[in-house]
Amino acid sequence: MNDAAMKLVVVGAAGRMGQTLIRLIHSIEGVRLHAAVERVGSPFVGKDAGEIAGLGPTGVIIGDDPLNAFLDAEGVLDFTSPAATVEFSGLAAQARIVHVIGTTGCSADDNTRIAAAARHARIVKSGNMSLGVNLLSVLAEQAARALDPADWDIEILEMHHKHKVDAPSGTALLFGEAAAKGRGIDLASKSVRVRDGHTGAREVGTIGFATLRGGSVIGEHSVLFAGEGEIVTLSHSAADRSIFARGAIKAALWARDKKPGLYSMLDVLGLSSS
Ligand SMILES: NC(=O)C1=CN([C@@H]2O[C@H](COP(=O)(O)OP(=O)(O)OC[C@H]3O[C@@H](n4cnc5c(N)ncnc54)[C@H](OP(=O)(O)O)[C@@H]3O)[C@@H](O)[C@H]2O)C=CC1
Ligand SMILES: O=C(O)C1=N[C@H](C(=O)O)C[C@H](O)C1
Repeated sequence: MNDAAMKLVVVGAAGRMGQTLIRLIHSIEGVRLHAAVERVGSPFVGKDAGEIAGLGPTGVIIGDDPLNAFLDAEGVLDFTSPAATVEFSGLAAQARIVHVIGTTGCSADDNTRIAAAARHARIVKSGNMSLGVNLLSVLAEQAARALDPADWDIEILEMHHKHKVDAPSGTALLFGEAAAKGRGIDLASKSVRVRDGHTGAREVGTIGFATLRGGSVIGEHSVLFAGEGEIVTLSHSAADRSIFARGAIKAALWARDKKPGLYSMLDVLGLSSS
């Protein structure tokens, strides 16, 4: 065993992302699975995390006490739910460790509480941990800056599996924020998240969102710049959840020697412009 390897806790260990993370941690140098956590009362508590992830026994038994799991760890990988993530950020602050947050659907109040925890924890939070999406967000920002809002309408389309509980996706919102930044506008006041019935004509300068759900789709996103007689489309397809897990592990290793604070994947990937 490599003693210098970063000791990571996977919360939501039996979930779709939790299992993917456990398999990837097993195959990547420089990290090791320190503990695995599920909610109190989960049928997975007491089971071997490796068995649940399809690796065979690893000796790491899924527990339901996050603070105990965090105390001797160096980082937490968290793809759970907003309420759980807010709680974990407070515990990561107490333990003074790295908290990588992939959970989407957080409210403004959740984000305020996560930012407060980042006074003591090193938090990396992103609606999408993949290199491809983060690179594409930089391109979306550039395109939005270059294309006159009077002539080009921005629409963001996403499709995910039928189990997804939040909409628009974290990635769609990330693209929306990038496009809004490119245009120098505030996304919240310019976004159109629902259309139904007699909506009237499209308002100039707005950014529209459309959400599709079905089947087992891992994540499909398009940012459309619709002009008179032409459409420019930036798109990303996720074929495997390991792209998110690889990004999350990269983020944990990157944050290991950073000061407490709230960081994004653009910081991790060196793509941040401000
Ligand atoms: N940023 C990114 O790159 C990505 C983000 N995501 C996001 O990650 C989140 C999870 O996605 P996914 O893995 O598909 O969802 P799943 O529902 O498959 O997994 C979530 C897991 O977290 C567990 N959980 C919930 N609350 C707690 C708690 N308090 N303590 C411990 N465990 C808890 C759930 O248990 P139970 O079932 O008992 O509730 C479940 O096992 C979503 O918000 C999703 O949008 C997903 C992929 C990539
Ligand atoms: O819930 C998912 O599955 C995913 N969630 C993230 C999002 O909301 O964008 C990232 C990815 O698209 C998969």
